[in-house]
Amino acid sequence: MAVHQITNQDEFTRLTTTDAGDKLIVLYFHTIWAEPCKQMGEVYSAISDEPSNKDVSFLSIDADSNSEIAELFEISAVPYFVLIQKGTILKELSGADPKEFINLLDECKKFIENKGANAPKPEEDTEEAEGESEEEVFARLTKLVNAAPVMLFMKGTPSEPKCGFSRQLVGILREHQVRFGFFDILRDDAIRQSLKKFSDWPTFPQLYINGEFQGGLDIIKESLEDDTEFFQHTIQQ
Ligand SMILES: N[C@@H](CCC(=O)N[C@@H](CS)C(=O)NCC(=O)O)C(=O)O
Ligand code: FES
Repeated sequence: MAVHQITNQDEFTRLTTTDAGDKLIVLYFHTIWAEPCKQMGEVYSAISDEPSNKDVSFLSIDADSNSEIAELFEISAVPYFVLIQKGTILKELSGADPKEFINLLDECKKFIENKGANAPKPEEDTEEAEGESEEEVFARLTKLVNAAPVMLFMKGTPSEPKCGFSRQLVGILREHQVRFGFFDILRDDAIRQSLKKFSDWPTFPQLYINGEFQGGLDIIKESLEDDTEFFQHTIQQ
């Protein structure tokens, strides 16, 4: 089954309710500016064409032009996958790891086939485990800061920043035509607090390039004053 590109909320509602039946539905949230989304989009399309996935409905949603839908699912980073059935979220996955996505898809297919008998329960491990050690959180952060060559940790989303400092840095990145992934730290307090330690920086926004912390808004502004091609030079390194 091919990927269905969602163009508006009414179409989305129809495909996920009246037309959905008992089908497993995959929502793939992406943006045109996030580099990891490009590759993942191709993988997603190939997966959707596999005969074993003929009963699965694959939807593709541009999180920027469908901000109401993205809000509904509290999408705080792209690429992001939500697997739903009969109006229930079974699993969610953040990031562009095809293997992880395929595993999750298989788990959900099994869950539906077995009607839940031996399969993981919906939402089983989407919440962070309690008592996660600092080492585990830092391992998660290492992955997260490397989720895209340029990663912005901000308050809100690029289309709806929730603070002027974050808004300014989004503006600067766009002005310099830098493609970036983002993470909305307001959605995850554990990440918000531990990233301060991880980066040894007390505030947001925080910008990472190639997995290395570059600074907050003022530092990035200064870096651009020193070198107008700061982004090009740092990304290429
Ligand atoms: N001058 C700072 C401005 C950023 C800032 O002061 N951020 C504050 C308010 S948005 C912050 O993140 N505080 C910690 C928090 O909210 O967790 C910069 O250059 O980035
Ligand atoms: S949220 Fe208050 S200054 Fe950023």
